[in-house]
Amino acid sequence: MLKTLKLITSNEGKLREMQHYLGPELQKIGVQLDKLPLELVEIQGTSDEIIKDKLIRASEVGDFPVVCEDTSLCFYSWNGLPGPYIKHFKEAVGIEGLVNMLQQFSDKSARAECRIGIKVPGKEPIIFTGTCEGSIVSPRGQNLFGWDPIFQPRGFDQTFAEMPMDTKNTISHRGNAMKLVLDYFQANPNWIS
Ligand SMILES: O=P(O)(O)OP(=O)(O)OP(=O)(O)OC[C@H]1O[C@@H](n2cnc3c(O)ncnc32)[C@H](O)[C@@H]1O
Ligand SMILES: [Mg+2]
Repeated sequence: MLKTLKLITSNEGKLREMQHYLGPELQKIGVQLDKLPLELVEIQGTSDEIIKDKLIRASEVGDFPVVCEDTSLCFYSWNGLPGPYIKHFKEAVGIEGLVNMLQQFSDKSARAECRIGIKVPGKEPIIFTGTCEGSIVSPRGQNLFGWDPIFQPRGFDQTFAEMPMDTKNTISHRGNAMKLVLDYFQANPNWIS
C-alpha cells in the first residue's frame, strides 16, 4: 500500500511543479503525494525561521506526514530583499515594480531560494533548500506563475516563464530542493512508514 504525503500550499504553481516532478518519482518508492490547498500563516523572520515555523503549522493540520514550501527572491543590490517577503512586494508593486526596484543599480543579479519542509508524525522535521542564481529582466514569457517572467536563470537566454516546466524543474530553486527530497527518500525508504 502507498504511504501518503500531503502537500500543503495555497499556490497552484507550486502544486503543479511539485506534483509534476515529485509525484511520479515518489510513487516509484511507494509514496503517494496528495494535495491539500490551504494557506498557512507565515511569521516574519529569516527564510529559515519562516519555513521552520510554517512546517510546525503544517504538522498541526492533521496527524499525517506533511510537506510545505516557502520561496524567497533575493536581490543582491538590495542585500537580499525582498527575500521571503517577495509575495507582498509583488502584490504591492507588480512585477514591473520589482524590475523598477533595480532601475538605479547596474547589478541586476538575484537568487531564487526554495525551502521544502517535511514532517512525519513522531519524527524530526527536515528542511531541504535549493537555490538558483539569475538576474532580473523586463518581463518575457507566457507562463504567469509569480515572478517567472522577470527571472532569467544564469547561463540561459530564456526567463523561467519562457521555459517548459520540465526545463525549469531541472535547474530551478524548487527543482534543486526537490532533488534533495528525492535523494533523502531514496536513502531512507522507510522514513514515512
Ligand atoms: O501557500 P504558500 O505555499 O505559502 O504559497 P505562496 O504563494 O504564499 O508562496 P510563498 O509564501 O512561498 O511566497 C512566494 C512568492 O513567490 C511566488 N513564487 C513562488 N515560487 C515561484 C516560482 O518558482 N516562480 C515564480 N514565482 C514564484 C509566489 O507566487 C509568491 O508570490
Ligand atoms: Mg505563502
